[in-house]
Parts: sequence; structure tokens; C-alpha cells
Amino acid sequence: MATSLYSTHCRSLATSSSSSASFQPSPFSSNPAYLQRVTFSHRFLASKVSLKSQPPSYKIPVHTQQQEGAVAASVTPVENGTSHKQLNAELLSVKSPRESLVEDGYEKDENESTVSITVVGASGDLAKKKIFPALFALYYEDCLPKHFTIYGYARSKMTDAELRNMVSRTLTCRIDKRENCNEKMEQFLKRCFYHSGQYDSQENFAVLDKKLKEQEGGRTSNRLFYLSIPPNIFIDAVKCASLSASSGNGWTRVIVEKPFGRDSESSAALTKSLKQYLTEDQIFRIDHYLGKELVENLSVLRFSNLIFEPLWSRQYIRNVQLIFSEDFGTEGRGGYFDHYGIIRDIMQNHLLQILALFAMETPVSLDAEDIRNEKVKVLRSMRPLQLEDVVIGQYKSHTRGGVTYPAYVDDKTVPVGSLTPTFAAAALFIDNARWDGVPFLMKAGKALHSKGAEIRVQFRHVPGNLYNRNFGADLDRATNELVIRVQPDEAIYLKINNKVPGLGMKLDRSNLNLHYAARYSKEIPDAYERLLLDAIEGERRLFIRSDELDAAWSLFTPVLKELEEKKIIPEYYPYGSRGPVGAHYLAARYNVRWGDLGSDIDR
Ligand SMILES: NC(=O)C1=CN([C@@H]2O[C@H](COP(=O)(O)OP(=O)(O)OC[C@H]3O[C@@H](n4cnc5c(N)ncnc54)[C@H](OP(=O)(O)O)[C@@H]3O)[C@@H](O)[C@H]2O)C=CC1
Ligand SMILES: O=C1O[C@H](COP(=O)(O)O)[C@@H](O)[C@H](O)[C@H]1O
Repeated sequence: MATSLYSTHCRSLATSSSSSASFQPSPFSSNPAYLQRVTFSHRFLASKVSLKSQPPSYKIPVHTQQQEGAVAASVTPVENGTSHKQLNAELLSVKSPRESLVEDGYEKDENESTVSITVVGASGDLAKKKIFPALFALYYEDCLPKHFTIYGYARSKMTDAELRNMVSRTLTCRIDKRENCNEKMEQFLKRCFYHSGQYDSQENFAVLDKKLKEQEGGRTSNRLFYLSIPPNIFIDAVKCASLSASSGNGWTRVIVEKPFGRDSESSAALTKSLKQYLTEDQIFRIDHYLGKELVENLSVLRFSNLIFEPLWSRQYIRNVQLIFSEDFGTEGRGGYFDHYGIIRDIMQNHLLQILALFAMETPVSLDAEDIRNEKVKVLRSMRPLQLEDVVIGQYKSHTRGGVTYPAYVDDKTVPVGSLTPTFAAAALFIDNARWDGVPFLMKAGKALHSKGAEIRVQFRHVPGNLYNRNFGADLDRATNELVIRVQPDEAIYLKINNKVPGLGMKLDRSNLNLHYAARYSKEIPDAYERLLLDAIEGERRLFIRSDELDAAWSLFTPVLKELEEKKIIPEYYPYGSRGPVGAHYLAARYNVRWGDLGSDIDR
């Protein structure tokens, strides 16, 4: 059984909460889980940073799940571990906001604050797939404040009941958290409402504001807008939300989804436009890879284990590989993708963010600004990517086992003859004392043979030749390799050499393996859960600051322009293959062999 040093799990903390606590009020002020969470972490300080000053501290009565007075309802039981898909009629009948609050046992208390979360683009793919399920998971874990409301906003015409119905189809309970699952879903869905409006209409947002106020019932209102819409309408929506639906007496924050522009200029223009309506403090630029468990764990691994940090430099590390692969194409998202390509879609953000966390110096503290300062520093020490250090590819149709998989350009939303890369490999360098000369190789592709994301750290050869003859000719295969498997089947393992038991002297490669599924019984939360919770708490550590974004774009913009201006033709690779062979030549130029070629001890 795992013992946890620092528990920040909302529900597990709730069980050990005391009956009252004194601290600055926040949207979570009466949630025992939250009280405990902030006591243990630096989040508390961050959560106090808001646009408006907070009222003075006071005694907070603890509110528990049981006290919420959930309405008993007949529900379809959870069967075979799957979530319910049927809602009963009572749930779908929409009550007025006040009725809902009273029914849920909430009495108006103007001294308490509320959080209203508006999902802008609620009818879309991301909202359905990720945002609503993450909000439900937070609710299930008692991580949302006592008073919260969720509003879906989009142009599509929908009633509250229809939104609830749509949302209910994607809600699930964790495998290890099924208790009262249907009941919790019903309670959650009652807090979800919908408002149909245009993204560029201040009047429509003003009506939303009115509805939010009704829900907030005179309490201090904190408002979070999640922009789950295409980037061309970000500014319209931000303008209208900010001018017509900002909180009058609490904080207003906006989560902005990627892409943050397509190069340095457009990104700077986006930031400038956003800052017409919001301060930097209000902008939460999301990169969901930063919310992934093993990416969060990177700093813990580095800075809390003496054995790693001394090795973390050019002295011991030969190369670092950041690998992303998907075993499906751009199906359905070709229109978006063709405008961006894999370098902008994955490398400039997800993989570069991982690289920054991997390579940064020790931050002064775990505070958001200290961490982000270090990330900016390391990004600014990097050399802009050169054309000769990039290989691009695009998948072509392939028939296997009687099934024909489409080419990228077969997608109706992709322009004929598109040269947009669906695969790229790149070699990047950090020109600082720690990393001078160490190649950081990135590889990202769609429609490859497997799905996964990992960080591979290949160490140098052991000096001297004590055991060289036992390794055979291939010394590279005998070097230590640390693998951080971000997904799927999370793991951290270290490849070491070991003597095969017996009278002879035969060496063998083995893994010291921290396999999450075996070590921890808990299901790993989705990245969006962590990030939404952080945004609600005002914790900015896992969000991208504007100077960080500028630094990231300046590494990729020149090469992206060159690729486009020179109309570089991608190397075509079959759907479901390992990608273009050019990636191997690129790696070989730096004496690197990709670690994901797979060996019998990798899984
Ligand atoms: N889907 C994903 O897996 C990921 C998405 N993202 C980002 O998240 C954001 C949302 O993504 P996703 O949900 O896939 O996007 P969608 O294309 O599904 O768009 C979301 C909603 O925006 C509205 N919309 C779509 N196109 C337009 C348009 N041209 N003009 C006005 N409104 C429009 C539609 O709502 P209505 O018509 O009802 O107004 C739609 O339901 C994007 O910025 C995307 O890049 C980031 C990572 C992953
Ligand atoms: O941001 C994006 O990420 C997804 C991959 O996310 P994951 O969490 O499923 O690994 C990718 O499919 C998409 O193209 C990209 O925009």
C-alpha cells in the first residue's frame, strides 16, 4: 500500500477535517476538503491573489456532503462499472436558480462567495469530452466550492435540460470511486445551465450576466470563463465576457485554450488584444500536458531525490528524447490541424513545456512565479530551431489486414495537396552551462503505430572497460536510460545492467520499475481536473505566462516560416507505421538512437 507524504486529494482530506477553521474567505470557504488542502500547500497564498480585495477573515462552518440535502431521486444504477446514461424526468425538468439552491439545502448567505464557471463553446468537442467530465470529477471529489454554478454558452440553441442530457452522456465515475455515482451526477447536473448567445454580442453576454447574478444570489461572485472555442473568436468572446459579464465584486478569470497564435507575431497580437480586456493575472493559458500526473511529478523526481539532480547535466546525460505519438490521424479535426501542423500542435507547446520543466534550474520556491521564471530562463537559453535539424512527414494511405487507412489529404477538410506536417522530428539545444552540447530530440506524429508520450534520458557510457566485453559490441544498448512514461500506463523506469544469476559472468539489462498501476490503486485524475481546480484557486504554476509563450514561439517561428516559404515537401509515411526514416538520420547525426524503438524490457 502506498503511503502518501503530501496528500492534496480533496476527498481523502475531507474525511479528516475539523469542524471549523479560520482563514481568508474564498470560494471554497465552507468546503472542508479545500480547507485542508490550502492548509498544506502554497495554493492558499495564490488563491488570495484576485483583482478585487477579499473581505476580512472569519470563522467558517464546515459543510459536508451530507448537509447538502441531496434530493432523493430514482436513478438507473451503475451497471458493470459504467456510468449511467439515463436521466430521470425530475432531473431534466428545469427549476429556477433559487429553487435549485433552496432545494439543495443552500440558504442564502451573502457573506459567502460563489464560483460561476462558464464554458464558452459548450456545444463543442472539448467541452463534452474533457471540461464537463473534469468538472464533475472535481465535484465528486468534493473539490468544488459549496456554491458553484456551471453555465454552458454557445450559439447552438439548447435548453438547460438538453445541455444536461448532452453532458450526462460523457460523465463517468472513476473505477475506484463509484459510491453514489448516479446521485452525484444528478446533483452535479442540477448545477449546470445553458445560455445560447453569439460570441461577439455584448447584449447576449449581458443576459448571461443577469442569469449568473440570479444564481449567485447576492454573494461575492467569482467567475471563471473557459474559452473552448476556435481561436479566431477568442477576442470577441473575451471582449464581451469582460465588458458585460465580469464579476462586480470578486475575481474574473479566463482560461484560454491553445493555439495561442501560429507564430511570434500572431501570438504577440493575441496577447495584446487579450490585455485590452484582461490583466495578465486574469489570463490562464492552458497547456493540458502540464496537468498530466507524470509531468507534474517531474519536479518531484528531480528536486526531491538526491540521486537524480547530481546526474542532471551534460556531465552524465548523453541526450534527452521527448516523444509523442498517436495511432490515429487528424480525423474530424483536419480543418483546424491544417492551419497549424504538428510542430505548432504538439512540439511548440506540450513537448517544449516538458523540456522546460525537465531542464530548468532549481526554482527559488514552488511558487508559480519562481517556477515560471526558471522556465523562461531555460527557454531563452535555447537556440532557435534550424531547418537542418528538422524532419517533417505526412501520413499516406495504407492497407493492412484488408483495412484501408486514409491519407491525411483524404480528409475532406484538408486542402488538396496540403504540405502540412503530421509528423516532425527535431534536435534542439540549450546553450547554458548545464546542457551545453546535449541534444534534446523531439519527435511527434499522428497516425503512427502506437499511442504514447514519454521522456527518455540516455546516460553516457560507463568510463573504462571493466565490463565492456560482457556488453558486446553495442555499447549504446548498455548505457543507463531513464524513461518517464507520461501515458498510457504511466511509469518511471530505469534501465540498468545486472549480472544474470549463476556461476558465469553474463550481464543482462533490467528495469527498476515504478509502474503506477501496480504501485497506486488510485485512478490518475485527468489533466483537465487539476488545471480547472488550479484556475479556480488562482494557482498559476501550471499555466503559461506571456513571456514564456514569447520565448517558446521565438524558438520555432523562424523554422516554421522557412518550411512554409520554401514549401518543403514532407516525407510520406504509411498510416500506422513508425514514421519517416529521416527521423533516424537526424538522430544519427547526433549519435543518438531513438529509445522508443522498443525492446523486450520496455513494457
Ligand atoms: N478538441 C480537442 O481535443 C482539443 C481542443 N483544443 C482547443 O480547444 C478549443 C475548442 O476545441 P473544440 O471543442 O474541438 O472546438 P469545436 O470546433 O468543437 O468548437 C467549439 C464550439 O465553438 C463553436 N464554433 C465552432 N466553429 C466556430 C466558428 N467558426 N465560429 C463561431 N463559433 C464556432 C461551436 O459552437 P456553436 O456553433 O454552438 O456556437 C462549437 O461547438 C479550440 O481552441 C481547440 O484548438 C485544444 C486541445 C484539444
Ligand atoms: O493538444 C492536443 O493534444 C491532443 C493529445 O492530447 P492527449 O492528452 O490525448 O495526449 C492531440 O490529439 C491534439 O491534436 C492536440 O491539439
